[in-house]
Amino acid sequence: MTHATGTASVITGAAARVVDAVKVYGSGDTEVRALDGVGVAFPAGRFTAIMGPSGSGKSTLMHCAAGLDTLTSGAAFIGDTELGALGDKRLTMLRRDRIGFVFQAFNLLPTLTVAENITLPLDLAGRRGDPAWTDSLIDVVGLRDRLHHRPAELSGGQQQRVAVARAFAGRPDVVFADEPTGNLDSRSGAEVLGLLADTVRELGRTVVMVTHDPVAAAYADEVVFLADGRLVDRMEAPTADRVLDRMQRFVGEGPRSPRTARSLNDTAERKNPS
Ligand SMILES: Nc1ncnc2c1ncn2[C@@H]1O[C@H](COP(=O)(O)OP(=O)(O)OP(=O)(O)O)[C@@H](O)[C@H]1O
Repeated sequence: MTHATGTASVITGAAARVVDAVKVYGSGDTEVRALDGVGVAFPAGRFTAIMGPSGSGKSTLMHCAAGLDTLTSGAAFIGDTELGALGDKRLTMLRRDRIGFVFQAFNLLPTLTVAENITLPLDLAGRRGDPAWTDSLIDVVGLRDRLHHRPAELSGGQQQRVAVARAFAGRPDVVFADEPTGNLDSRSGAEVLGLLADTVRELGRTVVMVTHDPVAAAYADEVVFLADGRLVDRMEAPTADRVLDRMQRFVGEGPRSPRTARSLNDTAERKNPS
């Protein structure tokens, strides 16, 4: 699976980046260096996937880059704004106004309609948003005939499409997605990944996605690979096969967790069904 980028000409700089990022959990005997000097930029107008074995620091990197967690040392930036320089209130506002999130759990409010869920972040911020933009998003995610339904009346894939539309509703600088297809069957997952890619390529948005699935990573323009808290590789125009091959090389480079082994097996089986 190859996805042409076609976006090189619109790259204007990094939507998000970390510099010399170190994150240490615990201390003494229980100390874990989850990030061990990572420097990586996520270019504006591109779809970047973060991959690596279980425990390699993917979620920690995403959480620190998105201001959901703080670095032990180093710096994280959204655009030119250094997150560590912000107080709690300004950091909360930056997350609300400049970052969108998609998580494995859809996190929709059950009592609100699809339309209300999509505009919820704008409503909470007291912003009207751009109705034309919201309208185009509704078309991209294919939810126009579901706008007045409640989440319980939708399939899992449809619910995640609502979550994707909500993440982009305020035109954030960057949308961070953490295993966005983890709760979906492969067909619904492919739809959600396709629309993340479409939102980047057709609407010029920026997505950074953590995944352990090489098939999902192949929707990105570029994959960055972490191992043991370090950035160890990058791959432009990834395909599932090439990502899988790179992941399998980790097997010879260090201990493997059951989860990574399972993800490698699952992907190999999907590619070569018996
Ligand atoms: N709150 C925490 N307290 C202590 N250690 C943590 C904490 N969060 C993560 N870690 C450790 O930091 C390391 C990196 O974890 P992280 O969740 O970022 O990895 P990951 O690559 O996202 O893993 P997975 O693919 O299994 O989700 C792991 O060794 C993990 O056990």
